[in-house]
Amino acid sequence: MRPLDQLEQTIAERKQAGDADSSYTAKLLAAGVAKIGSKITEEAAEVVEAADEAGEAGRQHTIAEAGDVIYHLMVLLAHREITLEEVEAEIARRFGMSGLEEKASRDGGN
Ligand SMILES: N=c1c2ncn([C@@H]3O[C@H](COP(=O)(O)OP(=O)(O)OP(=O)(O)O)[C@@H](O)[C@H]3O)c2ncn1[C@@H]1O[C@H](COP(=O)(O)O)[C@@H](O)[C@H]1O
Repeated sequence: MRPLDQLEQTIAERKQAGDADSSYTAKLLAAGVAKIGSKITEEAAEVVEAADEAGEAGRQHTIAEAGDVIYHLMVLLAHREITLEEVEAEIARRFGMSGLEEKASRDGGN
């Protein structure tokens, strides 16, 4: 199983039967969108900061912070009952379309 699929499964288990006293994931899920969202914002700022750090240490720090962002985003998706498969389908749908083209199709390119 891919690590992301395994993580999705663990988060789903915590959602079903997690105890907020012993599971960080269960605690976040119980806290809701605002709390999960603020963690995503915080971790996103940290990954950007890390990406500006020089050398291999900065690279490793960026990897660690990226893991935090992805984990918290996956908790948010689980909270909204959105599967990784659905997000992957959306990503696949965009293959072959440039980001600029996609933007133009949405808002006239503004
Ligand atoms: N991948 C992760 C993961 N990544 C980051 N984190 C947690 O995210 C938190 C982010 O760091 P912070 O310093 O901001 O956390 P904090 O200050 O304690 O958080 P707040 O009080 O600010 O909410 C830390 O507590 C990390 O341990 C994660 N917690 C859990 N997982 C996965 O989820 C599984 C289940 O975890 P539990 O739900 O805790 O059993 C684990 O085995 C992992 O596989």
